[in-house]
Amino acid sequence: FPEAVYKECQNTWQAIVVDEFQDTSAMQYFLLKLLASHNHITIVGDDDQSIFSFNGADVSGFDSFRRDFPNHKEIRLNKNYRSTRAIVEAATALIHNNTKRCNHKLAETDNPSGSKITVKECHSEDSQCAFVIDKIIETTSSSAEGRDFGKIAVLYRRQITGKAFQVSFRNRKIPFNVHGVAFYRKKAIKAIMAILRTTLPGCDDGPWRQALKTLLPGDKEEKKKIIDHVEKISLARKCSFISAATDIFSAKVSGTFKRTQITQGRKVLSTLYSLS
Ligand SMILES: Nc1ncnc2c1ncn2[C@@H]1O[C@H](COP(=O)(O)OP(=O)(O)OP(=O)(O)O)[C@@H](O)[C@H]1O
Repeated sequence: FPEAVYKECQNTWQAIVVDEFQDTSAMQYFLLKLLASHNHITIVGDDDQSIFSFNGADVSGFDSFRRDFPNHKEIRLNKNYRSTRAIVEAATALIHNNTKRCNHKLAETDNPSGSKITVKECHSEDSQCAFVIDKIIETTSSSAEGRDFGKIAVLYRRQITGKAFQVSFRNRKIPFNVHGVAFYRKKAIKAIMAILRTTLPGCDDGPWRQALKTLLPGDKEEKKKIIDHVEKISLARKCSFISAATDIFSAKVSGTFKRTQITQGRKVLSTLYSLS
């Protein structure tokens, strides 16, 4: 850190709180240690909940923290208020098998036992969907207005599983809402997919249009103007979007666009061509 940057950071972040500390990578911890050299730092975390090791998260960070901030005060939150006793006990038994742990903890709860947990092994995505949907139908009480599905939630890890559920729910006429942005609907992912599609032979106009829209600099309005113009030319000349764009951006001077826009367009096209 240059001294000025360091000072500014110290002034900006006079106290630091890190939640889910177990997901901190060695690099992030290194930065944190610098930023928290004023010792005004609180970390909250649980080494048993580390799920980002694929991303470099390193649970040994707790040991490093204890070593690097020797005046820290440790407060253990052993009581679980969130889950039923059945869930807390099953999770504790399972977690006991973890090998990389700072220490063994005792989780306790005053909550009632609640329903037993069912573990069901399914051999395919389809049989998993069928099982869950049968369970939903069995569990929801039917009334004159129909079934009450509002209290059921399905949690899944992979988007592909979510897709299978959506198809099955539609087939079985079960109303549903999906929370969280679906991976393939994220703006950045859509843009990356479009750019990759332009590298495929015979790619049609859609991905080229989207790739250009993503990579061109400028605000929404400016981009729209350019895309609309390229589209107009491609329609008039009955050629593809990309050949119209190539033609427009290879001109030295344009009656429609500023010189900088032409240069930028040419740069974007050359990037896309270099990919394919
Ligand atoms: N002292 C308390 N009394 C009653 N309920 C509590 C208490 N503390 C937390 N809860 C409830 O327990 C649930 C979990 O709390 P919270 O999200 O703060 O836990 P957490 O340890 O941060 O969870 P995570 O492990 O997901 O980070 C919440 O529904 C909260 O309202």
